[in-house]
Amino acid sequence: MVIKVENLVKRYGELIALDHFNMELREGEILGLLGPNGSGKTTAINCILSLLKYDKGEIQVFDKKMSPVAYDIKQDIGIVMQNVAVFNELTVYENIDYFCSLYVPDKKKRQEMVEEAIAFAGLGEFRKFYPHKLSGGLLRRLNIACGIAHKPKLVILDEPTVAVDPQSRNNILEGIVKLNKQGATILYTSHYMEEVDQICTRIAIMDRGKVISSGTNEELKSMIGLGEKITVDVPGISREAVEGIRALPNISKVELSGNTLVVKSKKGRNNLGAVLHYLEDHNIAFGKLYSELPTLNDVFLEITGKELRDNV
Ligand SMILES: Nc1ncnc2c1ncn2[C@@H]1O[C@H](COP(=O)(O)OP(=O)(O)OP(=O)(O)O)[C@@H](O)[C@H]1O
Repeated sequence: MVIKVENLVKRYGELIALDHFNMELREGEILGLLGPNGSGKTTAINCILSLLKYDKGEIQVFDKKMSPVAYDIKQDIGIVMQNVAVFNELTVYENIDYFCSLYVPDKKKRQEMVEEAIAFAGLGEFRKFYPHKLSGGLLRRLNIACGIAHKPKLVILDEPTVAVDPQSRNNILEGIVKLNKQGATILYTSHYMEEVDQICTRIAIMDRGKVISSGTNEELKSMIGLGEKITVDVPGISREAVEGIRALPNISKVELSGNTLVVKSKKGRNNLGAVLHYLEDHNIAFGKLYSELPTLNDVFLEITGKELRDNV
């Protein structure tokens, strides 16, 4: 076990930011902590790192009790916080070298590590740039390079892709997977379900200060009853026809909004075929028709009754 958190409670005055938060991160995983803004992700990370005092709970990292002075544990952790924290007076190379020097005193060894981090973050052509000359996405990449240059066993990234351009976002996501393949265990927080879906080996969904469900992508999606969501453009469809589709076997919900009909089906085969046949058999003209499998948003919606997207 790399991180084990049990019954963590953190209050800010009257506000309960973490309400018996439990989490386990196993060696070799990329664990995605997915939750809307304000659900407590950053607070959880700050508590895990002993940067924040908490009211109750147990936190172990690498099977040892975490504390503000547990430098042996901290040595093996790389942190990439939400806010970019680099020195404006230092170049890209100097910044990475500085952060790496906190862990690796040997200059020659460090030189290699800094070069690797620069290559990893795709910052080669910017090595002599000062931070204020970098775009937002490149700054984030520098922030990550500073956090991982010393090759920590555990890398914690708090929403590293917020407000970055698509190219940097891809670079960051691919980089995280690469780090993991090289042996690092990753804790990754995000409110972007697509990212978590894409890169995480396991996902813990958070809401209001606690983990409400966790598992692999497939486990979470198979926990809910939704089989697929079929969307079809049906200009001028009659009320009878909508009712007819609603009465088809295996259909759980039908909603007509303007010309668009959304049909939610339970798990089962050929739901799309059944809807299609109904439209054809009843001579109902239709346009675009497509089917989607459940997303993590559907999981969140089923458990909490609200959209993950609404909170973003
Ligand atoms: N220093 C603080 N003082 C008072 N309340 C705080 C403080 N920091 C966070 N909070 C509150 O605690 C709750 C959890 O915040 P936190 O930042 O941990 O959530 P989050 O999931 O990381 O969201 P975000 O992605 O917006 O940072 C929120 O309601 C937030 O307003």
